[in-house]
Amino acid sequence: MKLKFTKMHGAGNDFVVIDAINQAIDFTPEQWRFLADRRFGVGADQMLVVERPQQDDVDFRYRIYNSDGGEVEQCGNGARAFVRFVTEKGLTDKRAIRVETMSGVICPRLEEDGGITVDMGAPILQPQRVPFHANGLDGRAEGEDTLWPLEINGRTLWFSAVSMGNPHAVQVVDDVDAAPVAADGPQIEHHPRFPKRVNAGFMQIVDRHAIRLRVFERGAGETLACGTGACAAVVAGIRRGLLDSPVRVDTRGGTLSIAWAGGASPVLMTGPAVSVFDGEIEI
Ligand SMILES: N[C@H](CCC[C@H](N)C(=O)O)C(=O)O
Repeated sequence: MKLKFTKMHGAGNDFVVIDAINQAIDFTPEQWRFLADRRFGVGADQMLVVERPQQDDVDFRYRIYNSDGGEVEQCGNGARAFVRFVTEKGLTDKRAIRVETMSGVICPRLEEDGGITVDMGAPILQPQRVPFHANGLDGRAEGEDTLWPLEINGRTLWFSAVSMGNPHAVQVVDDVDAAPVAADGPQIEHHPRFPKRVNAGFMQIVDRHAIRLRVFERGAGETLACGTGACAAVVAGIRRGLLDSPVRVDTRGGTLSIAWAGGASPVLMTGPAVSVFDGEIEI
């Protein structure tokens, strides 16, 4: 088939976005990997698929596939790109949109200034729901958080386990530029205590309202930005008593703003979303 797509990014986390309302698609993991391939295909960290909803009280369903071909529960930067896409393509004239994802309903909003804020829902903090198997580990309490020790490349590293619908393991490092993201990222992603693998966050505290963040993403490797990773890092930092909401998150691809009032309140993420070009590809 000749597939129409839009290439987009949110702070450098890049996407192939597909209107599956006006195109019938049903791709295999190999076809998703082809679309994500930066040499043989289009190239992207994730593919985002826009569908009509299955639930009554939502406007759209949106599905996310990592560049390794696997479908996942949530994508923060993707949620903003989704809003830009459905607005620019005339698929809605709403500015506040309810979107069904594999991990629940999120509520992105197109602001008057063209920025996009997404209610990402409340973080999930019980280890077994991240999911993370903490059994037999001696966690270390810090503020409201519990840090868990994992052996990574012969070193004991201490992580916060947070889910934003997708799993995150967040550690504080002194300098993100010096952090061993390429060496430690795959070991963390595939650690057996994360039965669904995990996104590995490396967070540097700049001050109580600012961090620098790198994320080695599950199923994609290091990306220039990770929206759910930014949410998870800020939640972990606030719970550890290191940060106060709102927090500016500087990533290698741009800046996100994350706000969270604690507890069961939702995490609010604001940031950019850019359409780069429309294209077609034979698949
Ligand atoms: N790699 C993630 C999905 C994409 C999340 C990220 N691109 C974001 O902006 O949240 C996972 O496997 O859970």
